[in-house]
Amino acid sequence: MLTAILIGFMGTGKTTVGNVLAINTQQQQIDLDDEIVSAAGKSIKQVFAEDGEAAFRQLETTVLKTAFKRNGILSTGGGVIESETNRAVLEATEIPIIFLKTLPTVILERLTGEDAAVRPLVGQLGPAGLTRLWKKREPLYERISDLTILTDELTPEEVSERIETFLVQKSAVN
Ligand SMILES: Nc1ncnc2c1ncn2[C@@H]1O[C@H](COP(=O)(O)OP(=O)(O)O)[C@@H](O)[C@H]1O
Ligand SMILES: O=C(O)C1=C[C@@H](OP(=O)(O)O)[C@@H](O)[C@H](O)C1
Ligand SMILES: [Mg+2]
Repeated sequence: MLTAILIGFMGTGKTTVGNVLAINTQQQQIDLDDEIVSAAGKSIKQVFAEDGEAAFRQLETTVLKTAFKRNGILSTGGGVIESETNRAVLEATEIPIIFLKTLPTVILERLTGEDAAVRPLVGQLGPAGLTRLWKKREPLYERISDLTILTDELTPEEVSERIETFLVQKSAVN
C-alpha cells in the first residue's frame, strides 16, 4: 500500500522530498506527474497546450486512483486538490498525508529556469497569479493533511527526516 502522500503547491518539493524519502525508507516513489506523462505519451506542457488543463485534470484523477493500488511514497502535483473527486479520495484515506508548505516568495525563487519551463501555470499566471492561486489552494491542502511542514528553511533531506520521524511515531501508536 501507499505509506505517505505528499501534497502542496508547485515548488514545495513534493517530487524532490518524495525521492529522498523513498530512498531512505527503501520504497518506490510514485510521482503523479510522471504517471500522467506516461499515460498521455507526452509532456505536461504538451498536454496543457494540445488538450487543455481540463484534460490534464482528468488524467490526474485517473492516475491518482490507480496509485492507490500500488506500494510506496506518492508525490502528487500541486493541483491535485482542484478536483472535488480527488479531494474526496484524499479525505477518505487513512494513509498519512503530508502537506509541504512553502511561502510564495520562496516558491517564486525556486521556480525559475527549467523548473518554470516544465510548469505551464508558472508562465500563464505570473508571480501575482501564482500567489493568488497559492492563497486559494492553501486551506484545501491544510484541511486534508495530517502533518504540515514549513519547508522554507529546510533542505529536502531535513524535510524527509521530519516525515520519517512522523511516520515512525504514527506507526508506534497504531
Ligand atoms: N527544501 C528545498 N530547499 C531548496 N530547494 C528545494 C527544496 N525542495 C525542492 N527544491 C527545489 O525546488 C524545485 C522544485 O522542486 P520539486 O520537488 O520539483 O517541487 P514540486 O514537486 O513540489 O513541484 C527544484 O529545483 C528543487 O530542487
Ligand atoms: O499546481 C498545479 O496545478 C500543477 C503542478 C505540477 O506539479 P508540481 O506540483 O509537482 O509542480 C503539475 O502537475 C502541473 O504543472 C500542474
Ligand atoms: Mg512535482
